[in-house]
Amino acid sequence: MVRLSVNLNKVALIRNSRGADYPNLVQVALDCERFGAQGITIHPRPDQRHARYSDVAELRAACTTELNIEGYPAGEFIDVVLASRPDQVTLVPDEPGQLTSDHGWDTVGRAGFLREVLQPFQAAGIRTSIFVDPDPRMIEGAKAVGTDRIEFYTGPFAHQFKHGPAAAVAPFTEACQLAADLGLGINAGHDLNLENLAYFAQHMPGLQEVSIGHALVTDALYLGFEETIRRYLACLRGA
Ligand SMILES: CC(=O)[C@@H](O)[C@H](O)COP(=O)(O)O
Ligand SMILES: NCC(=O)COP(=O)(O)O
Repeated sequence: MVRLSVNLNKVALIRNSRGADYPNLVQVALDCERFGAQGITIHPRPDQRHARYSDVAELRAACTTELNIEGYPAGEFIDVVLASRPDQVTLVPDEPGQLTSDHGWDTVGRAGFLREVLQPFQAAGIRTSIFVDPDPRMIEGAKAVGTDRIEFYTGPFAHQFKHGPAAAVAPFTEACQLAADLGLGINAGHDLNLENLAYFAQHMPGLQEVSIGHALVTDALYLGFEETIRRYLACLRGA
């Protein structure tokens, strides 16, 4: 079964736009769990324009499914994750001020850094995942630095899907097979949506979790969270 983790960054963005606590992120997370989401994700960035560092502890205290915190491993991010002990931390190579995530780690060039930053998370009992492109060298590099899982950056798949699903998914299927052979756990996310999700999941043997935010929250504006989550779960059923 592929688990659905709902990324609440865009809910936090709406909250922050009025400088108040409405919509309340914890309440939305609890409702998503009630509607069947198997995890909650946030990705606080240094400017905290959507998820904030303070959201991590509040979600940790309230959520009963898997909490996944994504972000660049520096300063406050590391401190907050270690203090709150989410179930999983996903390290993403974002620059400060980046609009959104748009590439995976260079797991070979940054091997020393990754080895060093993964260690305290693993020592604290937090499962680690690192964001990667479907490049065999980068996946072998991910294995070498000792991460528990990888998360495939699926932006290029989502973009290419409209022009030809088979060609779009092929490099991911191959990379997924390699990751499974190496014994890595496998997550995926970025720009997955109701049109491309079922196809992606069906072509990713061993996929364990998808984290989805932008499209899911947009769909919820029309359908509500309950119906939206029901539809995303239906895409994953049988994959
Ligand atoms: C790593 C990743 O792909 C997500 O965490 C994504 O960056 C969240 O997107 P936004 O913050 O742009 O909603
Ligand atoms: N890790 C990917 C994620 O959490 C959500 O990405 P998106 O669906 O907002 O593009």
